[in-house]
Amino acid sequence: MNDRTVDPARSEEDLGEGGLRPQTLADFTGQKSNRENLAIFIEAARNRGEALDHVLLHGPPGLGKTTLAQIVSRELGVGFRATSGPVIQRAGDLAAILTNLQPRDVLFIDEIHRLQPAIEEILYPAMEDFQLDLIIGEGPAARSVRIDLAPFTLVAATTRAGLLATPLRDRFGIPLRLVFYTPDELQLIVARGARKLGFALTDAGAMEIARRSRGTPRIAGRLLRRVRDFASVGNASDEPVGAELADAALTRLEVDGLGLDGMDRRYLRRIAEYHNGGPVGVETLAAALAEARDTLEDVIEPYLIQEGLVLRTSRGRVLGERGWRHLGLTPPASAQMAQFDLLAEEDMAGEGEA
Ligand SMILES: Nc1ncnc2c1ncn2[C@@H]1O[C@H](COP(=O)(O)OP(=O)(O)OP(=O)(O)O)[C@@H](O)[C@H]1O
Ligand SMILES: [Mg+2]
Repeated sequence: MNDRTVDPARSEEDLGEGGLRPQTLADFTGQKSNRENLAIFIEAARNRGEALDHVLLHGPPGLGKTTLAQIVSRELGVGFRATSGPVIQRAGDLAAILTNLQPRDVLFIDEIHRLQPAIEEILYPAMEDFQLDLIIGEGPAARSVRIDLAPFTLVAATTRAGLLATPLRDRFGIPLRLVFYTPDELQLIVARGARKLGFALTDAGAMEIARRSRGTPRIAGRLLRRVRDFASVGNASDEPVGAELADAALTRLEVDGLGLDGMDRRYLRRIAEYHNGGPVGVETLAAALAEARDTLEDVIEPYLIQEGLVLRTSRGRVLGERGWRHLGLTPPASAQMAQFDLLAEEDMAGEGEA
């Protein structure tokens, strides 16, 4: 799975990506309304000398959640402490972190949806009243003690806001949903990355990479590094790398015109060829493709859905008109009818999920 060049999830290959991370809000491209709102809330908190409200960043992998969390602490001029849901095993682990925070510090909890329920409960009073309720001792001798914490800002990130318990979700004053980047935004990110790497790339070359990055800066950074590799080996001239060479490199990496790779195409083809375009349940697809359901839902599907290649309906996944065309197939008439029915149903059911 992790050898996919267009996998938006972080892999070892991305160890170098830190260098490309924007450091300030002004440097951060895209996510315009999120950025503007954050700038206002940060300034207001600074002016009042208070901790910023808790922030929940949610959205698919690689869109800049960790990056934004770091930027928030830098813009606030406060300390940054980072941990993640699965790392916090015992109540004491979280208590130790919380009691060590300085006033107005940012505590970043990545993958907050993977926090254990018992630990989540400790977080509630900490977030709401900056208080920690701890049980000391066991059995009849157990007593609870209350510890005051410094007012802090919890910045939490998740790819699955839907998995958060409502009481937890409700405690974030600033929920921000990150969205896929437009090709123009990604072009700026790629061009900026190329400059940082000292790699001569034309605007058209940057656009070629941008268009094939699945709306995801992490993938854009990765494709940029791969194109640079190809260029440094295959390009003897000193000319800046343009669209043609970028295209050749990406095609060799089996990243197609929409940024889809073999895994994405296998997913689409499965629905077309085995299920006549769907609907088909996500579990069935996961089993057939030998992928975890979570991987399909978090990593593979969001972009395919956003591009209209796949539709998520209450009865399962359906190949969209664009999906058929992308595979070079004509949707059978029956599939088209089914799609209309399902779309009508979707309209009524709202965000139904199979
Ligand atoms: N707006 C942006 N401008 C430029 N680069 C960006 C932007 N957003 C993200 N990046 C780059 O993309 C890469 C991934 O970003 P980041 O680690 O913040 O994603 P994430 O949302 O936390 O992903 P995950 O869900 O896997 O933790 C980093 O190299 C970062 O520098
Ligand atoms: Mg992250």
